[in-house]
Amino acid sequence: MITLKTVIAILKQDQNFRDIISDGAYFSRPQQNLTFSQLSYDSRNVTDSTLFFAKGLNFKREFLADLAIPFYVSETDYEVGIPAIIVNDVKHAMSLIAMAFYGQPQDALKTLAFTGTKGKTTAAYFAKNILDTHNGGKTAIFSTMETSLDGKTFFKSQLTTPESLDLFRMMREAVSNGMTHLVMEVSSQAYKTARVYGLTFDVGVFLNISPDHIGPIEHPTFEDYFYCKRQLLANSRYAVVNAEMAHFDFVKSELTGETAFYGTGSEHPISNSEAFSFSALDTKFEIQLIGRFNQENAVAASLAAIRLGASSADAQVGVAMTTVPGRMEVLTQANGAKVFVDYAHNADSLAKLLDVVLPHQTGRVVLVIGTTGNKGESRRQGVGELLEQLPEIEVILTADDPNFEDPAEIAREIASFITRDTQIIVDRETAIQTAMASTSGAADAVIIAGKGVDAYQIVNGVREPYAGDRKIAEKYL
Ligand SMILES: CC(=O)N[C@H]1[C@@H](OP(=O)(O)OP(=O)(O)OC[C@H]2O[C@@H](n3ccc(=O)[nH]c3=O)[C@H](O)[C@@H]2O)O[C@H](CO)[C@@H](O)[C@@H]1O[C@H](C)C(=O)N[C@@H](C)C(=O)N[C@H](CCC(=O)O)C(=O)O
Ligand SMILES: Nc1ncnc2c1ncn2[C@@H]1O[C@H](COP(=O)(O)OP(=O)(O)OP(=O)(O)O)[C@@H](O)[C@H]1O
Repeated sequence: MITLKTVIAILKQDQNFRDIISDGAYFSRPQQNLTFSQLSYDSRNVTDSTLFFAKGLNFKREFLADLAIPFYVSETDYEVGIPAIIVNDVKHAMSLIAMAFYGQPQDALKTLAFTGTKGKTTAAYFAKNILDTHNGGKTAIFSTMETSLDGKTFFKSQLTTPESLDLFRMMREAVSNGMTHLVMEVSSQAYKTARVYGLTFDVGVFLNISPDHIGPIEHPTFEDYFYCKRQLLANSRYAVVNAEMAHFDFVKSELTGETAFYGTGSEHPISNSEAFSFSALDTKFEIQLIGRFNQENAVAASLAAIRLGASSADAQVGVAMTTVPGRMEVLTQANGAKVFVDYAHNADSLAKLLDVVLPHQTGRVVLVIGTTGNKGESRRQGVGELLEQLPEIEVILTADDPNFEDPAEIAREIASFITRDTQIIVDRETAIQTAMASTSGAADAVIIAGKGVDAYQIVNGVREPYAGDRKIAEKYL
């Protein structure tokens, strides 16, 4: 519940309020006493006591017409006969009003947020397991892959970082379920679209940065992407930062609060790095996820969780137990060849994945990969240029969420950066089957990069069912 009076007070305090318009008349303060019992940004989900937010690129006036709602908040006066609260920034309004409506749920949780181009989901899973070890399973998680509000049952997420109304509603539900900690991923897009506006995290972790998510619906430039990501550090009480990341000196120069650094050259380096173990934080860790970058993710998660009350021993247990569906999973074919299923879908993560696989697999190595349509367009060049430098890899280009674009055209664009022959097999299952049929022994490998266990392909704006790379690989072992 929230009253109209409180809504207006919140907006005024944030210098976001412009005016109230009712029946063509302008007001600077509420004319009646009204209580809202629901907040919504979707006209298909309203009641007669909903405070509605008209927002978004695809919002249309017709969504409002004929709605039986008492008020809407908007940057535009749609002149539909419904009283309007006009603001300068509707997403700022949404976030602060949601926070108040749900009773500031963040104050009842220890909050930990990860950002970075790569590793957010993996680090979030490490952190959840460490914190669960510490608090007996009372850690909620909001990740790209799945969400849990009770620490043990999971449902698929729609976005990496939920829209603010959903975020604070889910936080409240997590608190009601007895959760004491929340681990979440915060995307650059979340800052760009003010999904976490006004929220201060107890710990914010910056894992790494490389060019990605640049395109018409994401960020216009790398500068914008990088700036949005850095907002997490500006909005956290305690920061954890990778000293090995690109632009580290600059990121460091901006920090004003308490910070822990990790990685080479910092107070928390990683040493004795082996495939399944490493040392850091005066602790010897066992780890199931191979690749040094996963050891970085584990150290970042440990430092953050320790700040929130966990012990080094909790970190040791949590790291050792962590696997992440679709990330660095290794299967073995009947002929002994290895099949690596990983979520790498840009040049940086693909380079890291190949760095881990190539030294061990000295035979035929076949890579199945595609890049997304209408999103992250720069990945095509990045992936193509990387593969041009690795002539020992056979490349099969396939579909990966082509959306409204033609997947064969995307594949041809990637191939245009590679001078040797590549195969294009648009149907992802056929591509995987073909790659797996071409191996003959234990030195060979198939690397399936991009979708992990995602059980959909985005085609023409719709999530079409897809079994997931791991399930398909299991079928052809
Ligand atoms: C650019 C962007 O962030 N867009 C997101 C944003 O869209 P939007 O606010 O512009 O809203 P919209 O989808 O255009 O629709 C307009 C509004 O009309 C409303 N509506 C619609 C129909 C109707 O009948 N009545 C009605 O009221 C909708 O509820 C909506 O509020 O808010 C929507 C939810 O309210 C999101 O679904 C949408 O994500 C799009 C689909 C998306 O792909 N986002 C990506 C880029 C994204 O955010 N990714 C990051 C992860 C990046 C990473 O991997 O690091 C993320 O955090 O997930
Ligand atoms: N620290 C890291 N540095 C570089 N690459 C990484 C790192 N951690 C994971 N990766 C690679 O990136 C892939 C995606 O990892 P993960 O899902 O944890 O990242 P994410 O930041 O959540 O990704 P996305 O934004 O694409 O959802 C992994 O499968 C792996 O190949």
